[in-house]
Amino acid sequence: MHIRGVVVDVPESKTVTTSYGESELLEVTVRPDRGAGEATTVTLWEDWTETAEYLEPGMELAVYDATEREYQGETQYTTGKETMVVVEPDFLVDVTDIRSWVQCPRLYYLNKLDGADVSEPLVKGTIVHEVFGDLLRGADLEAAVDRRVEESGLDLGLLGADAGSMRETVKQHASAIEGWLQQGRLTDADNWRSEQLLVSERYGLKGRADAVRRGAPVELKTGKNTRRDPRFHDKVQAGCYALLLGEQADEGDGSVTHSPDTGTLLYTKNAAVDDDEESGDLSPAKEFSISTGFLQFILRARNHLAAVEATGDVPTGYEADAKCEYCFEQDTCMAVSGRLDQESKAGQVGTPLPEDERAYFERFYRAIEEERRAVHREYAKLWEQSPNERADDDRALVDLEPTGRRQLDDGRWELRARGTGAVSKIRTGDVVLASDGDPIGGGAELARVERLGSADNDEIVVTTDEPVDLRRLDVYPSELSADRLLTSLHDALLLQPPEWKAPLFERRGPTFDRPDETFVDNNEAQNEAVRTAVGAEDFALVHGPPGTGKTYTLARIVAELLDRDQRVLVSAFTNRAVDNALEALEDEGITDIVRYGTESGVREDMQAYRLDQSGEPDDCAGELQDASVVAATTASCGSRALKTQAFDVAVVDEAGQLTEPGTLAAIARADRFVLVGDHQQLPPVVQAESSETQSALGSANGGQLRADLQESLFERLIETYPRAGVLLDRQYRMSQRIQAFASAEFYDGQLRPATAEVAGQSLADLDGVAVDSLPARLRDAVSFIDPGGTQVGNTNPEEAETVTDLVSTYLDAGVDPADIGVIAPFRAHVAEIRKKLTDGVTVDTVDRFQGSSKQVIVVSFVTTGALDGPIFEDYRRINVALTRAKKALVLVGDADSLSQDDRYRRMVEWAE
Ligand SMILES: Nc1ncnc2c1ncn2[C@@H]1O[C@H](COP(=O)(O)OP(=O)(O)OP(=O)(O)O)[C@@H](O)[C@H]1O
Repeated sequence: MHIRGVVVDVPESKTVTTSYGESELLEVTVRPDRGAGEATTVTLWEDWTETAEYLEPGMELAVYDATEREYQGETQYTTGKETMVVVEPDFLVDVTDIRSWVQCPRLYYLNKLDGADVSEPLVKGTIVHEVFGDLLRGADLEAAVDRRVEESGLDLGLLGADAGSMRETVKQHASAIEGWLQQGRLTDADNWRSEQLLVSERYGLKGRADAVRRGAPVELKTGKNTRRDPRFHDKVQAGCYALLLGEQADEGDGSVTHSPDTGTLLYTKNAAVDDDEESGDLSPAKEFSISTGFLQFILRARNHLAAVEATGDVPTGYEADAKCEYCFEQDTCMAVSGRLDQESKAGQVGTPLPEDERAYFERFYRAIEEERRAVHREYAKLWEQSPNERADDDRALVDLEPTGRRQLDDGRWELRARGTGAVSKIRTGDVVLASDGDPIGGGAELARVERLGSADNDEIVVTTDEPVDLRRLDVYPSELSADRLLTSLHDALLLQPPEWKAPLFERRGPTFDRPDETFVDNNEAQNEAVRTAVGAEDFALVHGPPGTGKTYTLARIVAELLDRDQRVLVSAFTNRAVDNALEALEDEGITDIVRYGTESGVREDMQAYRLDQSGEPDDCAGELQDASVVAATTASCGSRALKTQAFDVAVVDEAGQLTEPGTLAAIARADRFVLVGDHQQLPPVVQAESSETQSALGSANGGQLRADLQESLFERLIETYPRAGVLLDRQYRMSQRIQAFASAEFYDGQLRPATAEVAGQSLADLDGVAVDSLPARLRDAVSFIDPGGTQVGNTNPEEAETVTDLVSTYLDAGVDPADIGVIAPFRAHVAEIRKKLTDGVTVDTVDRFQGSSKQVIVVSFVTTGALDGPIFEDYRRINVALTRAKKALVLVGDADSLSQDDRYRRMVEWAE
């Protein structure tokens, strides 16, 4: 019997005398159905009473395989021998986190804060793991080692390590693996598979097992262990995978008995130990048996961790029996607790940060953790939503039909399937979950999207480690971004000197020493922006409304900084924005650039600048270290490699779209910074939803946490220090008529066309366009059309029809398809319009249109009735939608609905 509910009451545990002697018990009251059901009692016995130390009302509790009994008319539950108790099952704890938690809860916390630096053991460990996977897939040892060491060129170079000796070391480790594999164990019956991604709905766990043999976990460790038994925390890790594998093997009775009862640890360094010098058990493989009691112990550790995360408490180290004197993180631990004034078993050193900085740290720490919870909720949707609901939510491509597969030279697999033409959030280059239709219970693999179906070729191609029947692709919720944000917060607050932080914490204003030079001679505001940026001793802010030459100004700034021998980091939230900035740098004649990013992330014409991370270590590292301009997304700025780099100035584009910690990722790498952006356009994307969907405990200030992330650092600084900002007030994009509304509503009437040509442009200026052939209402630069349709779900068929007719009218008049763009609020509506249109016309949501422009833009509002679509959530979306057109803008929507809101009423009046 299983029960799950919200905890209402947690009394003290008590001791009772039973026929077996004295026992401890804890009677917890829970309400099933997420708190809506009748209160009932769950009695936890013996070791499970430990739960009382961290369980709090409001948390969720799930109890599997409990005994059910009737007591005075009430159904009660008690734990039995095989019962598993889970606290906060929706919080998906990572297996490696449980491993460090068991070593020391504070180690877990510190790992979260400062991420992993490039270090020899880490790089070696990664390579050996990759080679292990290769060997399991049947690769040749020498070839696999050579290839994997080559691929780690950059990391090795940054360490100053030599490829030859790394190859030798890895070969020793790999021979241990191969030797073990060859001991007659690699038979078909072994049923091996490498790297398996496992997610548990039942236990709130996730992780990637190094390998699975006959359904049991095999973990690889690159250290040595000359004892007969595996290390305790290594067993814990393998035990976690046993729990996960048990759930996968289970056909639905929810019992822990399906978990494998053995695990194997492979200590590959044992093979390199000289047996003349060391005694003990030098065999690399150590098997151990996994009892139900051990799995229950693991789950209690997991529960403790999840509970601490739910309350937002910081671990002290006292939660487990950590021994600080042997810990290699002791110094870091004491320094962090000293600076943040945290309780720590190891003690504190140093002076605490000023109170406001500590408060800031805590506020954003919590906000980032709330983002992590939002990622966990995305995972939960993998099992809570049906395939069609996932597809409707744009989070999955379903009903794919497998068309073929082949093994690639490196042992990985290429899988192909025919798509249905549906659209989703999935893009080429993304890492997704490929499955046979059931990403949790069925066969699933992490896959990389190589090609997505298009109008003329609907074949989808992905690559994976192991083959799977390709019937469904799901967006893979990744915690990487939350991890990177925490690291940025740590790096900026704990590693930067007080002077650097002073203006950020409003202890003093930023200072400037503006050069008395002219940098741009035809645009006063741009010139002022370059002077301010070049003369900034702390930071400068360039506020650029649509089309005002933000990117051009950014490039001028970088050029002048380079002239002053400054090393510059160029960054932005998206790869697209980074590549746009690079294009502008090229126009300024700057080519000494290193673009840091993945092959699929970087635009085709910028590949030449891309840093090849594989190759001779010194060459790879030298290329990065010698570059005077390094360009990367803000997420990559927190990567291991870029964390080793220091810059004079960080220049960040589209800074209005970055959360505060997201901006810190780039600026923490530099002495000074320049933010370029527009806080009247799209705000940062925050995943955490409004308070009602947040965890019971986090919800009290959930809305505030979301608001903290939604205000960009750019916006906060420009409001605090208006004089550090320069408004670019002349725009080079829109005709006078088109820009009027945005200027009045969003820029205080300050926006002006840069030249008379810009102001007076019209469709007649385009070659081959016969304006006379357009109907009268489309001859004006701005028009409004009410098609009189009705919204059905997330689309409006009549409106879609009107939009396609409009596009045809422009095409018939001679407008090039590439010059036309259609903006719609919902992906379903976008898909509906795309189906009807010829290729070449861009149809997309507002968010994807930010930063681009077209000669003709049609905006379709879809809504009839209440104004509750995403486009109406924030006026800034409308600002973006209305400022993409250069020569003609057509608004299509229901005038009555739009007029419910004053601002949209003014918009309709302006357009009509
Ligand atoms: N000082 C200038 N003199 C001449 N042309 C300019 C100047 N500044 C910008 N431009 C031109 O104006 C156009 C818009 O510039 P840019 O792409 O830099 O704008 P943006 O503000 O980055 O646009 P968005 O709002 O889309 O981000 C470009 O074609 C650019 O070459």
